[in-house]
Amino acid sequence: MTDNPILTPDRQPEDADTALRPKTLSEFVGQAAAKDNLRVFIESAKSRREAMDHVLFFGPPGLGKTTLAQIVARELGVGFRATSGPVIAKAGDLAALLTNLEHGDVLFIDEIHRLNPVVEEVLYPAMEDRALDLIIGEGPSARSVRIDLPPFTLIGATTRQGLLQTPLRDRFGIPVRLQFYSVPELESVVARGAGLLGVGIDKGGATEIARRSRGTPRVAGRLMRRVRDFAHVAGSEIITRAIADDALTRLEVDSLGLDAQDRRYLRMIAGIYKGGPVGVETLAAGLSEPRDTIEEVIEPYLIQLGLVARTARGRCLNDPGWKHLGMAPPQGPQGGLFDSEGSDQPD
Ligand SMILES: Nc1ncnc2c1ncn2[C@@H]1O[C@H](COP(=O)(O)OP(=O)(O)OP(=O)(O)O)[C@@H](O)[C@H]1O
Ligand SMILES: [Mg+2]
Repeated sequence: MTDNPILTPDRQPEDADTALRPKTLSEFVGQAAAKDNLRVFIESAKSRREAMDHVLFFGPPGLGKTTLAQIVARELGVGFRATSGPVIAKAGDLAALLTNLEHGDVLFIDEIHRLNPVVEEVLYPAMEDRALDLIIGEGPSARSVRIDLPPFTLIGATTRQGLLQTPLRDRFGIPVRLQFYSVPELESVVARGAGLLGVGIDKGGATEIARRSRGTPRVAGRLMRRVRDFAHVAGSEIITRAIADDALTRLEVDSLGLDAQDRRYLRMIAGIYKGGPVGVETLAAGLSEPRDTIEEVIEPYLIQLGLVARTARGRCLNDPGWKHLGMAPPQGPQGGLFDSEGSDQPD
């Protein structure tokens, strides 16, 4: 649960994900290193007429994992089958998916960290030897048969790389970490999305939306559509900086793209724990949020901005975090922890 659903990086029912989804690698904005590598692997697989090695996309929600998986299949010129970890309940479900693949196809498993362990066991030989080991029958008459599978590419996606079992992680030849997007990259995402939806926007408008999109294209697309509604009601043909700023302020999206929940998190570390360190479980209890939400949704962007640090002893508020709250770090040994030399201490 986020206080402000407009900022959640998780997919919402009204998101126009499919309409805005880039279809080729060249349309896909940002992630330069990942794209360069993928291009090489795609070209090489195509010229050898072999299936590409298995790929794992990992990183926070809304950065383009599903989009990239579709693009890889399209650029390889092969079929795309999509499923997700929690949907594959039994080993037989996975066997059915695998035996229906055609030569070179991409099988996309979203939320792969949520695969049932029994299903995962079946996946290992499938990934490694392109074979399926099935037990037929029960008791003394049970026997194991091995079925050969066509060459295929498994693409896994996860927001929680740390929850993947090592044997599974090791079987992906191409692990790709997706990064938060820069403001100029998000400006391109916003401009492109506006073009697709037939919305007028100027440079200032695109910049303002990009700055407040939490480094996440899905959020950028959503904010763009909400701001468009404000522009429309205000009778403006195009989204300008002033319109974007006014709309986002009214939607309680602050200058860094933080919402009430982020500020509550920062204020708790600042106010109650004097800047930390404080353990994540303590914060979860204090904010009545699941630990997962804190670690996957709230913290990654705050850490990226440098407002908060994850240390071995717990979470600490950095100087920019104090500044964003308009507060001064406390005097004394704790407040001095992350101070750079010579920083002055207003009283
Ligand atoms: N590089 C990009 N350029 C333009 N649009 C993008 C880009 N990456 C993502 N998007 C847009 O952001 C939205 C979310 O992308 P996507 O569904 O691929 O994210 P995801 O990483 O799979 O998220 P989740 O972890 O929630 O499954 C889509 O609408 C897509 O169009
Ligand atoms: Mg996805």
